[in-house]
Amino acid sequence: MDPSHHKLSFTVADYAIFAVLLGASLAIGLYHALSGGRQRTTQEFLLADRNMGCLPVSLSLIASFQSAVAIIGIPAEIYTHGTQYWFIGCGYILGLLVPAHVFIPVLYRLKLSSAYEYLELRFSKTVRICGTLTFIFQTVVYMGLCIYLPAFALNAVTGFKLWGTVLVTGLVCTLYTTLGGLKAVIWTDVAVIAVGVYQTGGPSEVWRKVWEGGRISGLDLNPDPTERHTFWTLALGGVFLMWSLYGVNQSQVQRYLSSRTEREAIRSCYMVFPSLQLALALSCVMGLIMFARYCGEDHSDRLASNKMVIYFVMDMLQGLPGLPGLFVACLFSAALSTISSAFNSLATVTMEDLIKPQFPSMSERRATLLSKALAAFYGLLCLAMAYVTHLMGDSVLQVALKIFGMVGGPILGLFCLGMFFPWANSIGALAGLAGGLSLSFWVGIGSIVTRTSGPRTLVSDCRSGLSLTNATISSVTTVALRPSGLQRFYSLSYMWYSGFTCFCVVVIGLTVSFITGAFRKQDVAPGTVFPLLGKLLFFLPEHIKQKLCCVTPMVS
Ligand SMILES: CC(C)(CO)[C@@H](O)C(=O)NCCC(=O)O
Ligand code: NA
Repeated sequence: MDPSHHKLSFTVADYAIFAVLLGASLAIGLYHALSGGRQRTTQEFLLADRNMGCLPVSLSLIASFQSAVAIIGIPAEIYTHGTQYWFIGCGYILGLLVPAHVFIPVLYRLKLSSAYEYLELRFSKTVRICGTLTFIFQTVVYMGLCIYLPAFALNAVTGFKLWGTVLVTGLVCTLYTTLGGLKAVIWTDVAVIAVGVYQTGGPSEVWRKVWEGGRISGLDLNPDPTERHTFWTLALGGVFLMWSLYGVNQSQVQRYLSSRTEREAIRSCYMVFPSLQLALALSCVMGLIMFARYCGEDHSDRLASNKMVIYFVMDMLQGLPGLPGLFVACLFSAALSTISSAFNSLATVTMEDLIKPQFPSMSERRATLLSKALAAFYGLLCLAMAYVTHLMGDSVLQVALKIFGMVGGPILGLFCLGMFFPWANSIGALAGLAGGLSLSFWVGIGSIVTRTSGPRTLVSDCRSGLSLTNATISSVTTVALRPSGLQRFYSLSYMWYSGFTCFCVVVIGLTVSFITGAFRKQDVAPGTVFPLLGKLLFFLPEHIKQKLCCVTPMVS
């Protein structure tokens, strides 16, 4: 029998475990919603209760951007293209150090209630509203992907109707408010890896197959920014991606602000590092073992439809009733923790940045009612987005990274412009944001239309793997060898989207600020500028630094 036509199925034990875990999540969510949820979106919750320790904060920081997308997407990426993606782990270093020592001190000391309040303090109300709307757009599109993927997995293994499951996921998510399942993810991953290694014939056999199959990537130092994944795109481009996610994204900033002290907030950011590395390493190893286990078999149809990892897990765990159910429950809980923090931040920014400034005297009861209506509204909006991402049909990891870069990059640029350049003014910020968003949509939509950085499907054949990989690469490079002008612009690696658009926002913002009459130092609200230039130009005499407006005291 052709092994690639195994039937995926749940046993009774799987259904039971899945139901119990989802039920427990739901119960915890309901409990929190009924007992303490009323304060959740109000000013009091964020300002008076700044009382969180660093362990729960760091756990929820990790959970925010680890969803089913990472669990399913990263092993599939390694299986197809080799271990190059692992180098994004190098980007985690600066990607977390700078948020910890630059973004957190500025934002924490200003005693904000949302990240976008910063934009009003530094620039103006209009910049704040534009920043908030951009964030809402990013989050709603990303949520579409997060809701869709676990439902898609459950559909693949149980045959439950896809859109019914998407709907149920969406509904459960609006109730579920705690993170869960991180430990369970790790343990099921370990089980999958152990069975996979055993079935392939031991670690040395796994190594031989992935080596001969060309899946152990060397350090690719090609400086070409249109190469999808190289050391530079991942380790440097990844830094900007991390800044936009861990430095200025509302989900994370909300957690930093809820910390007891600034030190605790910084410590929790540090604690994210080893966990992210562990998650990345586990996913990479899983991708390699998946390759070794299936080399010689053609799974390209499954790969193209994002089903490969689910199939692999089910295949490895089928003799262990209950574990497949646990894995799918993990996918759900990983997604739910992401979705709940996104919904929470959507509700917060809508109340704090859009509604309350317009209606400052709204009663608490009214505000609570309104935030519930908002949750329902966003729930429906995200379901609609689930349909859009379903239509994109790309690798899910790629879709997520593109969204983070295209929309998160300009927001990061706005914060960098305000924090590092005292001369930037409000008109410059608006022009920069508009310019950055236009450029990122231009390159993003251009790349989707011309399909330059789309997935290249490889056949997993361990013997001819190397030559196949080379053949595919050379055929791709002949197509993309001399892309002229715009074509070359469209084929910019999506790993550079964050850095590129952030840079554009800063350049456009500064240019327009200088044309329209830059802010003078005394116009800038105290504590909103990080004295970066002062620190970088430490060798200049004090009075020149003063003249350059580099020294703006931070609030202590
Ligand atoms: C965002 C990073 C790079 C780091 O947190 C990684 O976790 C990732 O690729 N996440 C994909 C998005 C998701 O899991 O929803
Ligand atoms: Na998550």
